[in-house]
Amino acid sequence: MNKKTVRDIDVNGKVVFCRVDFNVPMENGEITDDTRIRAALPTIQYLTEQGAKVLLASHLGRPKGQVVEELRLNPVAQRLSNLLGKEVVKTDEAYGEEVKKALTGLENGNVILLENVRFYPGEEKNDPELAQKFAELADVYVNDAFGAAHRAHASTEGVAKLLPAVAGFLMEKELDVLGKALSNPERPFTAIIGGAKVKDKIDVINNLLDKVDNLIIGGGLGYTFIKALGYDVGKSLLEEDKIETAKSFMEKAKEKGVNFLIPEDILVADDFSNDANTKVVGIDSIPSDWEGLDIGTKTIEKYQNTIKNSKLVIWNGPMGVFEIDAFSKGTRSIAEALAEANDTYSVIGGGDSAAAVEKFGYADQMSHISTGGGASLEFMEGKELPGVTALNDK
Ligand SMILES: Nc1ncnc2c1ncn2[C@@H]1O[C@H](COP(=O)(O)OP(=O)(O)OP(=O)(O)O)[C@@H](O)[C@H]1O
Ligand SMILES: O=C(O)[C@H](O)COP(=O)(O)O
Repeated sequence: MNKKTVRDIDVNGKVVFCRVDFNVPMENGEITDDTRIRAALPTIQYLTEQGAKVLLASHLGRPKGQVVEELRLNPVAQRLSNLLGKEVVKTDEAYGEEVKKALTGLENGNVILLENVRFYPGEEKNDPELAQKFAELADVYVNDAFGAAHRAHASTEGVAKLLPAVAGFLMEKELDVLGKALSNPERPFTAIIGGAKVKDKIDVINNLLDKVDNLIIGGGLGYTFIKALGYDVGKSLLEEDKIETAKSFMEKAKEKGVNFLIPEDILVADDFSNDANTKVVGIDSIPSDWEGLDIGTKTIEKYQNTIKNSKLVIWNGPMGVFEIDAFSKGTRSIAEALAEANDTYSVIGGGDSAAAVEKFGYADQMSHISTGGGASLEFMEGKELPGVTALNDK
């Protein structure tokens, strides 16, 4: 990596504004997977050992520039404190007098977690005034938020221009591992794209079509493709305004000779719950008042075979609503196939995909579990990551 890292600077006695990605999955105020918090520990521990005063900044969810009580970072501060074995001061703001006051009382080697930076409209707009307010607090900027590096926001990009700016260890590791895997991908190269954020991922598919041999589609975004083939998808997740795009991707895949795999059968349910009635149906027979919540049996088998015959697989987004047992088989089966494919380099991207692999007990058997969802995809597409570009060159 040609960017400076925390090793290249002296932080003793300095205030370090360290952007991390603590955007962790939560249920009823409880953190359900703390992988992203653990992944940032090496940098935080290094900074504290070096005698820095560490100001951690993160987003959580998409509060759209307003305070959303459920998206406060208090549970994260608590978990971080347990993991570090020391108190983490949590402020209710991300800049200003309250933070300055907390800093005054802070000794070298101690940690403050700022409030969710997305509570401020300036964050996502990359407002220079907000970046200035962050910069005022600190002497040095460290970016360890690989998962948010594809966002040009005030805390990921703007502030980096105003302070000496370097990468943390997690950022460095992600860029190294993903860069090595992709600089000369081993083939067959397969991308598996699932999950629910159709709008976010559908464009990524376009770029991946220039790179991969097989493109596997699953999860909630599959229904836009099924609809594009002319089938009814019942109550399943559907992005109406992306149907034409989906069609054009299938055509592009044909032209490029990419094996484009969409589900052949689907597990449908009459309710979004574990007790729902379920059945596996062909994509031409989805009942109008049922919802597709997982891939079907034939699809699982086909996807598993493709994985077994691949040398490099990147996977982003679950195949179904894996959080509910009744709809978890597709996602579990993909994880299992990757775990069993010993000759396949497997890269898992996306908070939920990583959580799924962890939940099913296959985490140790994956080659690399990235803490980035969109970020890992954009990196793999060859796009520039603004949060990385803004850091100081070596
Ligand atoms: N068929 C489906 N219908 C509705 N939701 C689905 C379906 N399949 C998967 N999901 C949901 O998609 C969510 C994950 O989607 P998402 O796009 O956020 O993936 P991800 O791996 O977390 O990537 P990222 O880190 O980029 O957010 C899961 O909560 C899962 O329940
Ligand atoms: O979960 C992620 O992929 C990152 O934390 C970025 O979140 P975002 O997609 O809401 O910007």
